Amino acid sequence: MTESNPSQEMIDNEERTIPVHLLSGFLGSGKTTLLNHLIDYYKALNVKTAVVMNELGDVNLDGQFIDSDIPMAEMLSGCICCTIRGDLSMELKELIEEHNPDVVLIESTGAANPMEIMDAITETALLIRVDLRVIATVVDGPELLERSKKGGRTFKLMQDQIRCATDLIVNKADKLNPEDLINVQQIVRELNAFAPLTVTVRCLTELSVFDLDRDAGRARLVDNGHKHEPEKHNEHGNKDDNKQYADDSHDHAHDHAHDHAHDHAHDHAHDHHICGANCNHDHNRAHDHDDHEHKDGAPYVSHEHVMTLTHYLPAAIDSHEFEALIRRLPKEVYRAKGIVTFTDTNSRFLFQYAYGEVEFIRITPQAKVNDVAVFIGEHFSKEVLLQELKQL
Ligand SMILES: Nc1nc2c(ncn2[C@@H]2O[C@H](COP(=O)(O)OP(=O)(O)OP(=O)(O)O)[C@@H](O)[C@H]2O)c(=O)[nH]1
Repeated sequence: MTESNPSQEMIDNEERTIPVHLLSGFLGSGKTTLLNHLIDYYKALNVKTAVVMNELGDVNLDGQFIDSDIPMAEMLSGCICCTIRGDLSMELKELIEEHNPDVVLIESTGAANPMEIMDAITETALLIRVDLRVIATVVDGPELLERSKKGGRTFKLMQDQIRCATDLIVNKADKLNPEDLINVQQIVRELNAFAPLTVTVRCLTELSVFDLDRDAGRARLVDNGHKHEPEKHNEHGNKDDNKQYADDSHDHAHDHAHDHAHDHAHDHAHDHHICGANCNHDHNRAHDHDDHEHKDGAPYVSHEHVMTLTHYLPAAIDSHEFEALIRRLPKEVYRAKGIVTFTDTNSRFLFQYAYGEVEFIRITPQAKVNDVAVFIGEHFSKEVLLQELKQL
């Protein structure tokens, strides 16, 4: 980041602790959009950034559009909060040792329970000096509102993600009328009264909360025991909010760490545990075995109901037929993305689908990329969808 003589740099590298920021939020909420803003932000500040991207599917489409200068670890075909959680520590360690970044950004899958990832990052701290700083949860405003009316497991997961945040971004404000926007903020505030909250369109916001010279261990310092009155908070998250955190957390951090160690079902490195706002209560619930299942040997899995279909398209397809297929996707498919080549145009397209809205972006890949479509949802028929895709 700053110029120094080589021997000083060696000492610094040996001793320094690498800040890690976790980007959480439900499928399609805008995590990659935020990640891209952050990469640009750090680039402008001359901060060397490394990225860990996690996808449930077999391909990392979002990663293909990240500057090739950015060191990146891709963790595919599973979720770092459960099935491939054990790999996160090693991936992080290798990434840091190989590239010596100033900061690491982890984008989790939208189905991930951030508390489990926090534990995994904490385990990494046993291997290498990392410090979880910001847990930014991107909230899909319209989707949260919809899910809050229905309840269910997906809503519970969204609640977990909001509760654990040190910073909240209520995104897709362009799709909410003023009344609904207030309702969404109320839901979020009831779940997490602590974290600074910013309302955004395409995650465009001031990013100083991610500055590296801010207080270390911020995520750890957030108090969980007391709720502040929502009206005391600036909805746009200014520095006063952050000061409030540090002051409050000081009094209660110990209590929380103690409670947590007792409540947690797994035997992780609790001395190092890092938690965000309100995690204390939620941990008890999150580990409630009546609600959730454990896989053999794997830690708690909060999203077994989430399923993916990855289909490589063998040839170019008709754009109208494809768009029609996307538009009639069952509501159980809430996220789809991929790269397609159309017979009726000369270009390739990245497509993004989230909750009924589809977007096509013309692309010119620099490297060889396959035509592929990934679908994520709950209990949809993979066979039916596959059949439709093959008929294109
Ligand atoms: N209308 C609208 N669309 C948005 C906004 N932010 C992001 N999107 C779109 O929503 C889709 C998903 O955005 P991503 O940033 O890829 O979301 P994500 O959370 O990384 O998605 P996953 O990796 O699948 O979990 C894309 O088509 C974005 O262009 C917003 O504020 N408003």
